[in-house]
Amino acid sequence: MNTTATMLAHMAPCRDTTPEQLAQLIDMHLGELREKKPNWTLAASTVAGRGVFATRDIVAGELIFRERALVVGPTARKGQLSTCVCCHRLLPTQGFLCKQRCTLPVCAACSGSVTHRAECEHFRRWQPKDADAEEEQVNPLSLRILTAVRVFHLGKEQRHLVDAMQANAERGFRQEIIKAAQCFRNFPTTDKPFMDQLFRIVGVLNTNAFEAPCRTDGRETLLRGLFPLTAIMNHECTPNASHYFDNGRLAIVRAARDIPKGGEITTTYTKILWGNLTRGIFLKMTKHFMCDCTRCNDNTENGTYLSALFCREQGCRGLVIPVQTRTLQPDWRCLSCENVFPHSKMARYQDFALNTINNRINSCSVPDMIHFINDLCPRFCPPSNYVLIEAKLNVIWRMTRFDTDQYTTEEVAHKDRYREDILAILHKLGAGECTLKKLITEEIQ
Ligand SMILES: C[S@@+](CC[C@H](N)C(=O)[O-])C[C@H]1O[C@@H](n2cnc3c(N)ncnc32)[C@H](O)[C@@H]1O
Repeated sequence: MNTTATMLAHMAPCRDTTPEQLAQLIDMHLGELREKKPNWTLAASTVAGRGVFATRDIVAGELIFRERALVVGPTARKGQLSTCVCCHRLLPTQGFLCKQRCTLPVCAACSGSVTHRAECEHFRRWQPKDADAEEEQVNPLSLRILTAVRVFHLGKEQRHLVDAMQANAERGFRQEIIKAAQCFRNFPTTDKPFMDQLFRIVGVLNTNAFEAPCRTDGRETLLRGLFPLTAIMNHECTPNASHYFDNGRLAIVRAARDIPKGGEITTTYTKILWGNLTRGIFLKMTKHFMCDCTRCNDNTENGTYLSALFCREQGCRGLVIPVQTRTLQPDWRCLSCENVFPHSKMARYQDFALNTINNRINSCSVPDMIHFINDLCPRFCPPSNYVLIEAKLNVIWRMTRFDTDQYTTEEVAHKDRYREDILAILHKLGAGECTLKKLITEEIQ
């Protein structure tokens, strides 16, 4: 059997897997992390496909499950390219590519590891074009395909589990593969069974994988991880469960609110503080569905007005909010003067606020950021708008997680006030013991 045929041999097509079959594969995957009497089960969901359900009443804060990643790889994001593909440590600026010329960034300690040897051989067989380049450079397009390549090296049951997961069909995924293939001289593009399987794996990864933060040597890297059970949870914009990751490789899921026996356990695929439209666009573009949860159907967003902008009518500083829900191009109406504005106009205004605030986040020191939030932002952005809330969050992160600078009592007081503002919003949303609350109260790191 040739190598591609060997790789495909275990890829039994079990796409119409029942929840029972899926549960068996998940049990094997969980191994010793599976509780003797789990408080969850898998079943068909009225929301979408299969979902995770409570087998008994679960109280807020209670552990639901923990699971290890089935496969992890690099996100191949800009700024994280020269990180070892195995241990994720930052690599030296020179001599960081594999000495075997597979073109993957790997540290000396990991270069001989079982994981790397398999993928190194795979890449070399495909003959990376960059192998002859004079300058050492990581190619994000070929690096991105690495997680999919690692799926081919999983065991039989693990590969069945990948095959049992949902894969949204999207043209963009094929583009991802075509672009990666162009980085090699000998990519098996004419091998249809292999290409079909690769397309499906990339679909599974894009539909289900998480970006899980991992801290190594005091530096945070995002890993691309497939956590199958965590991924089976369907989405709700203010979910009843929260997930977080322990060093990129372990997902921990806890109840954010009380969940009654039989209730579907949900998580969020977006940031919880994003406004309705931002979440809607993200879910449509990346997960290919329109959410129909209670929050999405309320244009005040539980009275948080996270999407609100200032009225564009002269002399009026009222709040303008989208009129219709469940559309990505709503009309907007001012709550004070009742004028209606087309979405195109308000979208430009929202983009302006987003870009202005993001530029500051990327270029300002913490004290400058505090001045910007307190004194300049209120001139063009309502205090309830999610972009301004995200700026406050950024100050909290920088002051508590990444920065060793000393701050004045006044700056610390601003940070504490921002934290209170965000906790009040989470409370209005009914987010319960969500991950963001635990992060900003430093209950989890
Ligand atoms: C990671 S999968 C979730 C598990 C999936 N239900 C299954 O059977 O494997 C993500 C996909 O589930 C569907 N989905 C999840 N939450 C949804 C929701 N609230 N409304 C509609 N579709 C949803 C979408 O098709 C989305 O792309």
